[in-house]
Amino acid sequence: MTGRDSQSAAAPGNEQPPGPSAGAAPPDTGDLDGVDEALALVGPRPDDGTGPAADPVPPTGGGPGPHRRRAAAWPAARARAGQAGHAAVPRTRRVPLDEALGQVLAEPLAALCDLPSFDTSAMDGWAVAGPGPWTLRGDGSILAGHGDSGPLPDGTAVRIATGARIPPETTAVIRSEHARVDAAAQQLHADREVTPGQDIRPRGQECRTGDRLLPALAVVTPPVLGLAAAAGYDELLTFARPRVEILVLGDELLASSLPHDGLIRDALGPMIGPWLRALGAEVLATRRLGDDAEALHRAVTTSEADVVVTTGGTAAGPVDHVHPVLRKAGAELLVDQVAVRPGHPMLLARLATGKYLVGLPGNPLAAVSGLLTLAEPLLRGLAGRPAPAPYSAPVKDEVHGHPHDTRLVPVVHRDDQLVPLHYNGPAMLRGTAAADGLAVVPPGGARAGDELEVLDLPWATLAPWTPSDTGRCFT
Ligand SMILES: Nc1nc2c(c(=O)[nH]1)N[C@H]1C(S)=C(S)[C@@H](COP(=O)(O)OP(=O)(O)OC[C@H]3O[C@@H](n4cnc5c(N)ncnc54)[C@H](O)[C@@H]3O)O[C@H]1N2
Ligand code: MOO
Repeated sequence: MTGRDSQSAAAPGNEQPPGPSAGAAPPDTGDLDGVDEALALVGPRPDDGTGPAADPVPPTGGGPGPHRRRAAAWPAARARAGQAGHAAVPRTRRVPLDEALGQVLAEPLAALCDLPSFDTSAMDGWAVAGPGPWTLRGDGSILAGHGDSGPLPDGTAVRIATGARIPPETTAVIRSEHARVDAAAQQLHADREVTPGQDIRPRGQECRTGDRLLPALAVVTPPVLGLAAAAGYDELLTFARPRVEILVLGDELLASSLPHDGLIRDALGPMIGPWLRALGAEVLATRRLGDDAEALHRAVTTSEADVVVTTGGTAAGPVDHVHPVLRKAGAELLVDQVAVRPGHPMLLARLATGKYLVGLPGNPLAAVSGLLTLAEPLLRGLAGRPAPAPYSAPVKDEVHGHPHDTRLVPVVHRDDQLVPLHYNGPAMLRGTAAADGLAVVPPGGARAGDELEVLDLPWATLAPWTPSDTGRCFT
């Protein structure tokens, strides 16, 4: 990013909520190498005129009156979206293990075999029968994967590998490092006392056939895949991923190259699909429809998806077609505006077909807000996934709030604290791109040290760098 770019990003917009963590950039300090500025950590900053006295954001929906009354409180909106998802009858599918990651089990995982399925050597060493010393059985080693090697007569020993079947009549396994071979006498001597059963994993130690290993609704994680395979599964019965179609609205959007002549790049087409996939959805398509009410009506009423997600067109501008199209399509509005900043024009509707539509506002961070407020709980419900327990963490710096509405503010976790990020204005993604979560700031704001609920971003644990990693170039 060039100095000029960062200055233009820093210009305080009149759509910002007031206060130190509002979307405007920090003042030009001149001595930054650009990285902290680009990552935009919010700290206390001098009064730049956007402080609490100025609240240029109208309360909700562009003004007081009917809009304000219509807006659902943020927690209520999330709850309603989750309920809508859970109300739908989930589709189940039997899928091969390598397609099941991240899905939810639609039935308990019951062991299809004993684990271990035979008495197994836990160590490389010697299988012995009875008290020593033992005469060496002269037929080589028993290796993992070998079949039945016949019983071990009392007073004999045979070499055995970790994971190999224990021969019948074996009383113990002695680790190689705990025994000596008398080659001349062809005998094995133990260096220490031998306890019956030592280093033998008995059949069924972990589970018996039919034991319930995991309940229905467990999320399929990599260890679940491993456990399922060990317990004999080739496929798992899971709730199908909800199918989503994304309709990107706006004649002003370019799919490539640089902005020109009032046209801008589509920031949501490339972002929403991958984000929804990270939330467990199957994305059927992302289509750009421009500002064409007819095309939108056709797309909404003929979509094969369980959930249609639109971007833009949720407000009341001359080409904002989402509400009129939903009316014409006979849809029922379940949530129409939410008392949250950014993103308050977001909506959730049930279509005449029983499928759902999530209308995300066009401003990019407002769309993220709609994604986390409505799409995430809806998809979670449709996929049969339980809600994660909410968690909170102390915020490092003061964060000004909206007088009436919840704010969602991009943050990074650092030293067990949440550090709010700049560039959090409705039209900006720069703060969110550096974030690992969004903090939920209640109406009225938060003081340094206050605990705030955090919505983790799905890739939070994958981030290869943190904003303290100032050694990297951020271009
Ligand atoms: N009179 C009022 N006007 C607006 C209000 C209001 O309360 N009263 N609310 C503002 C807020 S807040 C938002 S958010 C937007 C929501 O509007 P729409 O959902 O109808 O979105 P658009 O008008 O289509 O676009 C808004 C903004 O976002 C840009 N945009 C749209 N799509 C994309 C995209 N795919 N990639 C990048 N940028 C996109 C678009 O060009 C506009 O700048 O309404 C406000 N107006
Ligand atoms: O405040 Mo809007 O919902 O721009 O983002």
